[in-house]
Amino acid sequence: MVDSGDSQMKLANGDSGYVLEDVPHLTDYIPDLPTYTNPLQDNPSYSAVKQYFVNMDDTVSQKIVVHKNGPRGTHFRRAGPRQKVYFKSDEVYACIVTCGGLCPGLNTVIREIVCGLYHMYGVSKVLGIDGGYRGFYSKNTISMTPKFVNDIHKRGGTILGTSRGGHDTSKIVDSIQDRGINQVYIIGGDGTQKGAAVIYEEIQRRGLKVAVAGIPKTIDNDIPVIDKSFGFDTAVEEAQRAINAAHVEAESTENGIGVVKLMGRYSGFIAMYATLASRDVDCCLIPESPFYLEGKAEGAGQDLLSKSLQSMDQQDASGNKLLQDVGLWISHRIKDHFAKENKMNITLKYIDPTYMIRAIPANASDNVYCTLLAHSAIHGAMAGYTGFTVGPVNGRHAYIPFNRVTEKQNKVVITDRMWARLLSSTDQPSFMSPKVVNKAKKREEPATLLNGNI
Ligand SMILES: Nc1ncnc2c1ncn2[C@@H]1O[C@H](COP(=O)(O)OP(=O)(O)OP(=O)(O)O)[C@@H](O)[C@H]1O
Ligand SMILES: O=P(O)(O)OC[C@H]1O[C@](O)(CO)[C@@H](O)[C@@H]1O
Ligand SMILES: [Mg+2]
Repeated sequence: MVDSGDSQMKLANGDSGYVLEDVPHLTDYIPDLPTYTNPLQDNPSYSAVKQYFVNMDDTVSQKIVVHKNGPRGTHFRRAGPRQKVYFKSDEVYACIVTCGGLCPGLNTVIREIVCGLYHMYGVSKVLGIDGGYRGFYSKNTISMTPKFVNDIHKRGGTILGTSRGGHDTSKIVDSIQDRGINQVYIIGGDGTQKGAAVIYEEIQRRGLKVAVAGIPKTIDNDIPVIDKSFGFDTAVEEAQRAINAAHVEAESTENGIGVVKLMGRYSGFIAMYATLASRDVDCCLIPESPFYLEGKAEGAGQDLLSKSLQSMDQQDASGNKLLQDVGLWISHRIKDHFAKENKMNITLKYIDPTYMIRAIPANASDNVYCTLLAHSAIHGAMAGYTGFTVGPVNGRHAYIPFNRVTEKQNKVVITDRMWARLLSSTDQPSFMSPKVVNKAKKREEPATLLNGNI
């Protein structure tokens, strides 16, 4: 383990600039733990699979576009079942908690953790924690069986309930320790994964044989490193219905305008993909791209709002800033513009499907994705890994250190090709200042190749 100022950094270097950013293992702080043969070996469904077990040395490259003499770069440990496990089936006492905002697929992940533990590893003791982190110390637990979770993937939301705030590390770890829980599955966004990291640290400090696995959730697709977050595709699909409605309304009247507000606290992926998919949108505004309504650039939407409305420096229970309703504001500005300055009659319909796109069940592909996430987490915990989050990196599931998914947010890069495609499809102004355009042009091609989108 390398002391990099971050207690969870576990680095290994190889040839040609190869770096493995590894995740912790229970044996890092509890030596001589016994191992057992993976029960999957005798599982009728899985035993026929050739090379079912992941090679211990398999890693997944973060960098997929490379040059002949370039460094191999960062790698993560490949997710999947190992030949040896560190828990006996009847020893496992697992729990699942969901925190933060809703997202399509939460129930699927819960279902697949319960069913995966049961069917793949013969684990029957799984507890649901009610209502997010605070449920560990303030609510009764829910006993989870495959029968209990059988149909839940067909429902939106989370059957466990969720909340913001209420993360009290000592009380949570006391509850884990007192109940004898030894596998903790934590589903949630950036805040939740930060919470999971400190739970892991406290568990390690107490020397407990407890594996902590995070499953990243964010409808905004703002978690870095992983290819995409679950529920995102479902949300983009559902957003089409709102865009279609706005389009039909706008097309059916003289001087019709449709305004749709979509989710994305600081990242505009939903709006960008929904726009590209629909092709009916004339202008897409996202937090990453400062825009102006009249005259020259004045700043991003929220800045414009703060200038015109009374400042609302309010936060939610987790400390996230409460943002103002840009959709309603822009609708008023458009109406004012045409009424006062152009004296033109317009018909504007404002559609806000914000919560409709995240309160629905996952679509088919998100359901499959959620299953893989759940299975990757289970295999990792059973193999003794801990303090990790799971997710696909360039198409391969990997175990990723918590700090890598919490240190920054994934954002739309407005100087990448995907945003250019959007600009070309809508034919809207780029809103980019000449300074940004020139800087992007001066960027050397290799950097574009390595960091850019397809
Ligand atoms: N830095 C932190 N340390 C410990 N716990 C945290 C931290 N940040 C957030 N949490 C806890 O994580 C939980 C979820 O956080 P938050 O409400 O920010 O949602 P999130 O997981 O980021 O999901 P999303 O923003 O996608 O809805 C809350 O219970 C909060 O108390
Ligand atoms: O209204 P809530 O539940 O606090 O959610 C607000 C935000 O949380 C998210 O779901 C996740 O960040 C955002 O998409 C949304 O803007
Ligand atoms: Mg968050």
